[in-house]
Amino acid sequence: MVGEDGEDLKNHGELLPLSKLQEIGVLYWHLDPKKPESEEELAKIRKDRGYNYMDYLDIRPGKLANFEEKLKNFFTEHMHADEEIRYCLEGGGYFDVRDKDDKWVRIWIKEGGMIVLPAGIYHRFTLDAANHVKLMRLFLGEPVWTAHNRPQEDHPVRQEYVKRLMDDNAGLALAAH
Ligand SMILES: CSCCC(=O)C(=O)O
Ligand SMILES: [Fe+2]
Repeated sequence: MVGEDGEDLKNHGELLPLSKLQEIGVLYWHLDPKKPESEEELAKIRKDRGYNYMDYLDIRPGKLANFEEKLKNFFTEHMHADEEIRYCLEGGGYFDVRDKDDKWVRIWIKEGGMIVLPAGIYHRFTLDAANHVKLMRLFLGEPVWTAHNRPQEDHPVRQEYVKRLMDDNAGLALAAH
């Protein structure tokens, strides 16, 4: 994971602790698609969090229809009204999320990486040098993949997310005194 702005942050930058992700409500696990223990862990996460829906997305040139256009959309800063849950089975890619100071934080997802982005967080996605990724998509209930491009400051889900960030911040400030 690295910070800084712009597209030139591929493969370099400062490493950040996982607590940086916790702060903004991002969850991360490292599983191993080749190990049976990981199947169990995945089943537990799905059960605990109610992720009853599942499908696969193979993003690679020639395999995914309208590859270029889809990648362009994935890399346009947006949010969703629901969590975005992805488990990487092959290849890799970068999820960029906005931190509390509205700076990009880059999360490199490779085989075994599983991530939950909270509803309302601004983010974008691009492939890494492997130029392909196979992802499992999970969802609670009937899936809705609608991307709401930034700005979305009037969206109730965005407002709820921002409020939670501010409340958490206030809580931390109190704890520091
Ligand atoms: C292809 S998974 C990551 C892209 C994304 O943010 C999305 O699908 O909404
Ligand atoms: Fe998204």
